[in-house]
Amino acid sequence: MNAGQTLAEAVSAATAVLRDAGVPSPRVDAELLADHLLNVGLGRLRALMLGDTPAPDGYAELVAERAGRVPLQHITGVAHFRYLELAVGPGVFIPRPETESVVQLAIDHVKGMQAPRIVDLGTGSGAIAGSLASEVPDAEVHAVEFSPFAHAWAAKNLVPLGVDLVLGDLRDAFQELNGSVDVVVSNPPYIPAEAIPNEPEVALHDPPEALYGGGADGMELPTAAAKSAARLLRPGGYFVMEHAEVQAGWIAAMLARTGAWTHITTHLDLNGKDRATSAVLADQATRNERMGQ
Ligand SMILES: C[S@@+](CC[C@H](N)C(=O)[O-])C[C@H]1O[C@@H](n2cnc3c(N)ncnc32)[C@H](O)[C@@H]1O
Repeated sequence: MNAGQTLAEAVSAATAVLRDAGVPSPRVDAELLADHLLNVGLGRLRALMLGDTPAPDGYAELVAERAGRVPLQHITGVAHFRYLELAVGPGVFIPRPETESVVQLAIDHVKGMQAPRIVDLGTGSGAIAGSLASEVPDAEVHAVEFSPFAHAWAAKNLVPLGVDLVLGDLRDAFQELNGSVDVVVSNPPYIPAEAIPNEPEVALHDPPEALYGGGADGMELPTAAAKSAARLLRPGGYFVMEHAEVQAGWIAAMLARTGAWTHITTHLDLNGKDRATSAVLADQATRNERMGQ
């Protein structure tokens, strides 16, 4: 990338730099960084590349940052999730495409419900809670986040959408809602302690408290989220949680062991992997019967 290059030349050179740095989608990232400076949209950007539009000032600096494996979303300051453009940056987990399918399960479940009450445990940037607040008419959405840094990003994204956001622990949040919630959704930290992610964007830039679920198998926080869901939901209420593929069997068994759940179902993500589990809270009589009371 040199001064005086056209946009097309600069984007080609940037693609090569990012490819050499091991960035997984070098061409798209090179285009998105250029669009971050020009703000014309990818369609128009590609049209401009057919002419002799000059490369924008500051492009080389952004490409160098990305080549250092700083996440694209930290450079542009936004993450796209379903219909939302979320403010993100250091200190908050970048929402992932697979979580969009988890949100869809919750949306499908509340179809036709009047003003469903929904709780998101471990909201991070607010991706799940924000999507539900904006896509489900009349939903009453509550979200909890433990990290003050992530909470600050969530506040930017969720307060304008009318979500009730609290700084707290998913283990004991929202006591005032106990037994009254229609849907609990969670994408808790679930990575096993020893499984350090390979990608530098994740290992160096996603906050550790968003990744590691606790315990050698990463199951402590998923188990705590399920326990809170059983506390918060009304009988017949719906719980859906994202997890690692390897945890699908453990999570189904953990839910079954409590005797609190029916309709325990594992769901595939877009890549055909077992990445979410849902369950319905049994009524009290069924729970008593199962627990031998
Ligand atoms: C995997 S991230 C998911 C964030 C967001 N829900 C999403 O899907 O993009 C898990 C989030 O849970 C938060 N967290 C970790 N432990 C928590 C706890 N005990 N109570 C509440 N939130 C917690 C982390 O800070 C992080 O923001």
